[in-house]
Amino acid sequence: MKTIRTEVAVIGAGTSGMTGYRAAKAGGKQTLMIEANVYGTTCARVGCMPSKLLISAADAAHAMLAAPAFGVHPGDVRVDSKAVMARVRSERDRFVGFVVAGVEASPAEDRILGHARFVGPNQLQIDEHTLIEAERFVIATGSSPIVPDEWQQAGPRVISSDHVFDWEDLPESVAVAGTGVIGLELGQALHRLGVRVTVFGRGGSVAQLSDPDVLDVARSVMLEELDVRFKTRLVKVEAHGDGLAVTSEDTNGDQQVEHFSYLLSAIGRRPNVHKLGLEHTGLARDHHGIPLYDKQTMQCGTSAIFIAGDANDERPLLPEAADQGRIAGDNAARWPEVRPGLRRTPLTIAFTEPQIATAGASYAELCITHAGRFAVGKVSFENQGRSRVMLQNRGALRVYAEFRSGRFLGAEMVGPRAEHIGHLLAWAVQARLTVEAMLDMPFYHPVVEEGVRTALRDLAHHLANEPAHDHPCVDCTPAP
Ligand SMILES: Cc1cc2nc3c(=O)[nH]c(=O)nc-3n(C[C@H](O)[C@H](O)[C@H](O)COP(=O)(O)OP(=O)(O)OC[C@H]3O[C@@H](n4cnc5c(N)ncnc54)[C@H](O)[C@@H]3O)c2cc1C
Ligand SMILES: NC(=O)c1ccc[n+]([C@@H]2O[C@H](COP(=O)([O-])OP(=O)(O)OC[C@H]3O[C@@H](n4cnc5c(N)ncnc54)[C@H](O)[C@@H]3O)[C@@H](O)[C@H]2O)c1
Repeated sequence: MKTIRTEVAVIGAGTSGMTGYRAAKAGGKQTLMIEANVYGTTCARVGCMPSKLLISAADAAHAMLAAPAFGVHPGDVRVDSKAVMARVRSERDRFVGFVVAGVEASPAEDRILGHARFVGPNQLQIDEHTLIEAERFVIATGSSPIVPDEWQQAGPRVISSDHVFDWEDLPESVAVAGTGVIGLELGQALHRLGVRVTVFGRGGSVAQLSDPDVLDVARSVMLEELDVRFKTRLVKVEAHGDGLAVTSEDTNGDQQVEHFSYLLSAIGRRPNVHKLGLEHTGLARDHHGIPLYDKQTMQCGTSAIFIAGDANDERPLLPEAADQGRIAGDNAARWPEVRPGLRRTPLTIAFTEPQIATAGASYAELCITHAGRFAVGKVSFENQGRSRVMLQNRGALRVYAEFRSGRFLGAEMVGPRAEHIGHLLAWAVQARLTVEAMLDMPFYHPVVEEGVRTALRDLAHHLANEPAHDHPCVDCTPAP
């Protein structure tokens, strides 16, 4: 076995690993990046980009179907599913190509292929071929989709999002397990492209929402279009002919057996920390096996090990992976003199239609940090002018601010243009604006943002009039 010595070893060449590698190099350290699989990142290969390509095709089909409501009749809509998947794959490959080119632009001697695991606090073994002795480490190993063993036993028709974007054609039907972001984004897109889709949610959750009022609206909006079975769990999945027999059970204990071409498991992703030999590092870990770390510096305890991106499961999103990787790599280079990096205001967007966004503190978080100390304003998009004009008048926005200071704290929304409104509101949180200052900002006409103004005016009214303990937060823990 070959032994290599380096100053910094970065485990994983995904988004967080690449930014970590670059930051450590920029800090003047000799740095190695180790990748177990292929270059190209989860985001470009099987995540953000191909999912949005599929969603864009679905939106095009949906726009045709929605056109007659405006008096526009496009004629028969035909989805050429092979052409849809060919575009998804070719554009995906183009994005992956750029990423791979970026990795390969780094010196070849800085890159090692193979699975890394700690065999000592300062030592990694790569497969069976190399030992790396390093002073500092960045764990940037990402996450993997969860597919329960009992489902997997039904064979290859049980899949995760990793498989969808390699399809050459669309299947007849798909059962989706999970009403999280992946389940709803992919479930809705496949449905709009003509696939028979049923989404099973064991509870009542919808994507990343925690506000009970917004959740209620989101559930009804999703149910208008999609076959979503909330509070229905899968009790049996068996191979059946070319597809699967899926048995589900609702809260009354009523069972139903249905047949689908595939079952897409979208019940969450697990950080890749289990085959890393972390027991040899001496790091304290939580009950999921993730090392305890500082959210400002990414440092694990006082060690020279840093953890970034999906691997720490804090905010498993692309912009976070990039930020955290940069902070981790920068501090690995500085160690032992680490310093806090830029952590931005939380922002999440689900690319469903209507879109779903959260900005700043979530309702559930405020129920803990600000119980009885925050006011809520709201707007429904049902009668919002521009939304009605576009026939996108579905959804609701709830906005939160602190009593006394009037500081804007966060928002949750399902509705039109949520990807843009989410940014606007996250920027307001990060700029520490008060609701009053936000209402002093320009609002054009007719725009969806006028709905935001309505919600902010409602919030200002509550801030001025609502007694401080009037918001009991009785329903802060929506069903999973
Ligand atoms: C379907 C889907 C859609 C998504 N859509 C969005 C979106 O629209 N917007 C958004 O912000 N986020 C989205 N995400 C999330 C986003 O893709 C991830 O948060 C992000 O890619 C995580 O980057 P990372 O660097 O932490 O992990 P990765 O990019 O997964 O990189 C980790 C790397 O580490 C390697 N590795 C693992 N273990 C080892 C080891 N022991 N040794 C060596 N190498 C190892 C892996 O092979 C991998 O290459 C989506 C995810 C999915 C699955
Ligand atoms: N637009 C985006 O930003 C985007 C898109 C896709 C994925 N992502 C990222 O990927 C992560 C993973 O997405 P996801 O949708 O897989 O996870 P998720 O955590 O968003 O949702 C998982 C869903 O599965 C349910 N669930 C959990 N265990 C279950 C079980 N045993 N049986 C049935 N249901 C179960 C949960 O209640 C939840 O509804 C997200 O948290 C997000 O960070 C982001």
